[in-house]
Amino acid sequence: MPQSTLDRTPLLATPLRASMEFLSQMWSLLGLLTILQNVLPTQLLSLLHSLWQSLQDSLTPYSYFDVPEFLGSAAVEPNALYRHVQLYLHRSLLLSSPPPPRLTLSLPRSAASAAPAPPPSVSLSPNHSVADTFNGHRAVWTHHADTLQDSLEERRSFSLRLPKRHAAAVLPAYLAHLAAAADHLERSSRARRLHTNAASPRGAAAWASVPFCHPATFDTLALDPALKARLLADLTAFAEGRDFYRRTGRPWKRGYLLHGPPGSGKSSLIAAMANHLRYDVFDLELTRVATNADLRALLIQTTNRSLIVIEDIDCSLHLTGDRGLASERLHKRRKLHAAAYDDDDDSSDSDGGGADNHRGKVTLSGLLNFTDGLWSCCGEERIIVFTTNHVDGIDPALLRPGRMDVHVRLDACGAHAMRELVQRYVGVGDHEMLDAAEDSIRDGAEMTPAEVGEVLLRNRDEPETAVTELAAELKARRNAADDLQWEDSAAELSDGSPTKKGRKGMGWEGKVRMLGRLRSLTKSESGRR
Ligand SMILES: Nc1ncnc2c1ncn2[C@@H]1O[C@H](COP(=O)(O)OP(=O)(O)OP(=O)(O)O)[C@@H](O)[C@H]1O
Repeated sequence: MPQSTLDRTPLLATPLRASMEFLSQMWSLLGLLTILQNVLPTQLLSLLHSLWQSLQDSLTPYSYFDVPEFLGSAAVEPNALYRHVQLYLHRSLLLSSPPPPRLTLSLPRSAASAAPAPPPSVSLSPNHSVADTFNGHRAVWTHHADTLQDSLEERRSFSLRLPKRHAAAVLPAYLAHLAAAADHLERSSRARRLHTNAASPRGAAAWASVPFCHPATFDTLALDPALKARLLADLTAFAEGRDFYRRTGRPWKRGYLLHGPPGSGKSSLIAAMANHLRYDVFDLELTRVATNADLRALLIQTTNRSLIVIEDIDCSLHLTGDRGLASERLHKRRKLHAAAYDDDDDSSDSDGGGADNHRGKVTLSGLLNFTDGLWSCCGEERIIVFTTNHVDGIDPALLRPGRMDVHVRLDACGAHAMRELVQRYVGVGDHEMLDAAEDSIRDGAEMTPAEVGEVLLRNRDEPETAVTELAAELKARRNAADDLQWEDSAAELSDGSPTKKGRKGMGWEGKVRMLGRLRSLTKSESGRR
């Protein structure tokens, strides 16, 4: 037993003694450094420091890249790359398993009060590192936070460590990969807003906004599958088209014209487009904009990645059009409704007459200047959407090729869209009444998606009734359409005037009925002669 005691003493004493010796040597070195610091001139010290740094740099097998949060000597300009790294690390930190030992979780108060509150964001804690692998190379990110001397201010930065031998080859591709991932994350996580121009004719033109949370998506939208696929492909190509637009020297924007009867889904499609692209929506009420200057002020306040929507473009009263048909139309309308225009009304004063008198009002050229003139290049990634119920009422200047890139006609519900709505609203996929409803649509019955939705909504607890009622309504409309066509055809036959509607779309039952009625009409005509 004593042997073991004796044996144990040197075992314990040796490392202790070694540590003590090491500490005392370090202490002496520190003392020497302090003395040198006081004795040596500052210039010599900084020279020694940089020599030491260079020696370290030449010996280390790594290259280091600093990414400060702010740029410039005053450090006031935000560094976009810092934001990219933050977002990129956020994503990779969430995916990494096991996660780094220390992370910072945060949820701003404004976000916490939203319903539902978003999940807290995760970031790398200051002075901690996380490793990433790219194309087989190991990259290590460290988050630095240094408090400035004599100040509470904190300077934050990331540093990236890459193997020195591969750094030059890896860095550009790695930064591009990082920017793309950050961009994707930003798109999918950012809270979006719906803006509208405030009604202040005399005040400065400004937008007011609320959170945008419209539930319509391309999944909930009942559309012809070919149209849906075309729209999705076009929107995706647009959103991913930064390089294309740069290469071709075109402003990164696109114009959509949506036209169709009320309830055909124009507003729903706009919401679905905004949700698909994760864009903000700027709903521009033109009748509230006093002048072209105000219009320009509003439009330059719109942000990138946004949909700028002007609904019912044909009804925007002051969009008087200083070219083409629009001014003519307004002039005619004014003549027709002369009594309705008060002479003292300043809209009447400044608009009446012709192109030169539109100064001080919003004109078509004022709008076009932003959609495809010089101002079109301010900002990036914007889609301008015009809607109308009457495409014929739109100034041809707006329809010229290259102006509105995509024209979308939304119409009465097709058979496919009707079935989709029925499935979604009442969960019925197969039913003889649905076949009958489909026949009626093929034979010319017209109901907008809003009308179909209305029938289904009021019977949503009774699917059988919903489908029967829908089929009956469509049949009634088909018969009404047949009657209308019969009247047209009869009129054509009796006075020879061509009718608007042809026989296209008339059901076989209708055709039989119409033939019978035409025969009796011809008989009575010949009897009279
Ligand atoms: N394609 C569709 N798929 C699903 N629901 C639709 C569709 N189109 C319209 N709806 C429904 O009809 C309602 C009205 O449609 P929406 O407001 O989009 O029509 P609109 O063409 O913009 O009408 P308006 O010209 O009167 O503004 C929507 O709330 C939506 O529920």
